Amino acid sequence: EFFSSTDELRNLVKNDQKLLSSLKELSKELERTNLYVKKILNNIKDEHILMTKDVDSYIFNPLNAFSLIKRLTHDVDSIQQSLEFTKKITAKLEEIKLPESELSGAVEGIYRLQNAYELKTEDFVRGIIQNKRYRRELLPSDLIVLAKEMRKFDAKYTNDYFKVAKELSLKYDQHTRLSFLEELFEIYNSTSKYDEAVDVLDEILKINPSFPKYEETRMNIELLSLFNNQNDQMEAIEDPYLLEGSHYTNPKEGMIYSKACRQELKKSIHETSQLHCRYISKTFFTKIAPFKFVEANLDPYIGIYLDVISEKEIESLKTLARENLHRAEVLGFNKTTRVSRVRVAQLSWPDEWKHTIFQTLNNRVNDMTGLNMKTSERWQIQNYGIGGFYGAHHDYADVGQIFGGDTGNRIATTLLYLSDVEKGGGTVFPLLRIYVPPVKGTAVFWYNLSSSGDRGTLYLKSVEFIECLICLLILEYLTRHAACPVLIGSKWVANKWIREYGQESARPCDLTPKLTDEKYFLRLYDLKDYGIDA
Ligand SMILES: O=C(O)CCC(=O)C(=O)O
Ligand SMILES: [Fe+2]
Repeated sequence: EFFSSTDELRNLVKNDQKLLSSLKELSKELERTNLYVKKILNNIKDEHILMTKDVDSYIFNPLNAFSLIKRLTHDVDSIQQSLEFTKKITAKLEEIKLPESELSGAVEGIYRLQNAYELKTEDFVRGIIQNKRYRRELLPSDLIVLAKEMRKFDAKYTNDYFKVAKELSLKYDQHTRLSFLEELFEIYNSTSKYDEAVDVLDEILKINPSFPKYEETRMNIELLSLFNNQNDQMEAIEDPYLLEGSHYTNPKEGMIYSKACRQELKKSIHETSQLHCRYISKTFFTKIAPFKFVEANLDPYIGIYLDVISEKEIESLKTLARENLHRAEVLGFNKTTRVSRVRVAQLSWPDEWKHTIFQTLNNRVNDMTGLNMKTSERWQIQNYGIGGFYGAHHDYADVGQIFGGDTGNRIATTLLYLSDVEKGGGTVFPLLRIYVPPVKGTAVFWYNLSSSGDRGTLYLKSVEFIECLICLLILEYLTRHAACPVLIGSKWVANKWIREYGQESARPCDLTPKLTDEKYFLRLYDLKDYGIDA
């Protein structure tokens, strides 16, 4: 799979090179074959006319009989053979051809980006992204493919793409424009968009007044459009992969998430005034070289460590990850995992004994947090794809979910950024109004479980709690977070999940129970509070 990792996409450059050279070869070969076929055709044509003038006297002459037989043996054979070459070239094309799901994945990525960052189609197709021009505009023929694929995801964008394609086609020569308009006409006609179809038909007529059955088609269409209301409904999605996952993030959360990704959700001055920057050292060694630390939230506790990993270490991690990048999955119930539309990335969990860097980084996280790394999970290294993202989720195992390892739930997360991202790709905690920019070398750290709890929190989804041996650690629902779609660039991150067991002295239980009530959770998704009119 390529669309789900920008790093994997780089491998397609050589396929594109192969496509180019195959096409050059094919075009030359077709010219040669064409000349050859024409030559044979002319010979055969002359002989054939001669033969049909008087069949008997032609056939009874042994030279003519020979010529007839030769045409139907040798000539047919050599035409077939000359086509064999072109077959060989087309077989090469088969090798580089990607499955349809790649196109679908790429277009869904574009859909996600337009949605999350409110990118206008007119600007986007002209290569303008957030006021900067990145490339020349797409060709109308590309736009048609994009628009057709977009029907799986969004009706409005689909219409936008067709409209823009029609505008842009004005700049092309008549022949190109005509074939484009004919295709557009077919699409509108077959999807019952009759008003649009008639408009296109009128344009076609301006270029080619003898467009077949114009008047008749037009009348039919006008009749049909009387009986059909224009519907902007999306094409029905049947692909189970596309259906699955849309409910992973609930729609309200999705709206808050997008707003957070656009950096439009800010904490109040009152809240930010409680947050501090400082030097931090949790182990003896780091007393002389403490970490720079920025608080992002007090309860649940979230903070950002600056400059925690070097360029060289980052390169080692990427190299190790590349050995086994594969599509990321999400956790289902009962230890099951599955590919999901809400997580478009590829990742790798290298064995930690394979390289000393992992122990070095484990020690570093221990220096940063004071937490015991013995029960932690392996480093997970991740690269995002086209519009790559990870929808709102929590890192802890929910009731009914289990992580392997028998070391308890994920008490904390350390998320390291291994790259800068030109646009997009931040990490957001929508309910806490936090946007963390992806800055190479920094790390976000947070506790997924609170240090004290009470069964009072059972209000949340009625059973969202887990018991641990020492105390009741409550799932911190507010740590729901998401990776925003990557707009421009390649985003690499590394996750270190720290488990509950072994942290008893590093993070003792708090004696004041943390209480929340039902109303509190209901209020979390009140869209008005986030400045969204429902
Ligand atoms: O990449 C990010 O910004 C967040 C990743 C994340 O939340 C995860 O992998 O669990
Ligand atoms: Fe996460």
